[in-house]
Amino acid sequence: MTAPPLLAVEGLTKNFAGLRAVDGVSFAIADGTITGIIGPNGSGKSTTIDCISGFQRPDAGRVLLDGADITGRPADAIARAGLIRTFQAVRLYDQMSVRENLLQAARPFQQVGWVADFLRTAAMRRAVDAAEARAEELIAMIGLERYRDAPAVILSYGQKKLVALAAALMPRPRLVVLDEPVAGVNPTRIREIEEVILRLHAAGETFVIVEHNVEFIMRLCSRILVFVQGAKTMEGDPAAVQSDERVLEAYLGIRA
Ligand SMILES: Nc1ncnc2c1ncn2[C@@H]1O[C@H](COP(=O)(O)OP(=O)(O)OP(=O)(O)O)[C@@H](O)[C@H]1O
Repeated sequence: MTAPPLLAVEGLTKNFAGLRAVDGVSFAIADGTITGIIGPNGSGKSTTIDCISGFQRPDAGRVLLDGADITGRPADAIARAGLIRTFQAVRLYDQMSVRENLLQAARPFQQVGWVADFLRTAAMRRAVDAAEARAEELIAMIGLERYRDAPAVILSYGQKKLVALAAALMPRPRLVVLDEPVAGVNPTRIREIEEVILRLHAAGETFVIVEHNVEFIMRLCSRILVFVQGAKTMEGDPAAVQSDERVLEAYLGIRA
């Protein structure tokens, strides 16, 4: 028997007051891959990842994580099941240090309960020690050792994006969904974010990346899904996507 894909999306559909934002979208994500989702504004990319990560309830279709049905479950339950997503707008605590932001991100996943927390039991200390070690490891991976104890407010936008990425990885998720990780980031920093994602990928992480920066997606992803008007118009490797007439016409507005 072959193992199920890490993520399977089947016939996902979402309507908003008569508008079909996502129209029967299906795809599978294999463990250890980096998959890109591109498409013009309003093509349903965000709504799709909202439905997958529990921030919207789909009207139809199924989402399976490692074979388990997570369709319509709340976002925190899906995160605990191993699927974590980041947001276009960076969500950090400005006055907390980089390290504290990472530790804060791990807290909802430290399943030792409030009694253990209150009594400072051995289980709690182990969970805290593990989070501290993970935070140090991730700070090194994103190359922000110098800013470890600096408040997040002083970081550049690109550095904040890196911290948000590290925060998503604190609980060691099975799958990380990145929503526009390089939007508004300067080109040098884009390369840095790219290298960090590749480093994390080499360490075994699986990524789905929604992004308007097509070059970034082409460089990073082995597989790309192209959305047009709520539907997945095509799926393929970067070479296939780049040369597909439908993509050039519908997405880039170019007639081949
Ligand atoms: N909460 C909502 N209420 C009503 N309509 C919505 C809502 N969210 C999204 N839509 C509509 O659903 C469609 C798909 O939007 P979505 O944000 O998923 O597209 P997108 O591909 O992520 O776009 P962008 O690249 O601009 O972020 C759009 O027509 C949008 O206006």
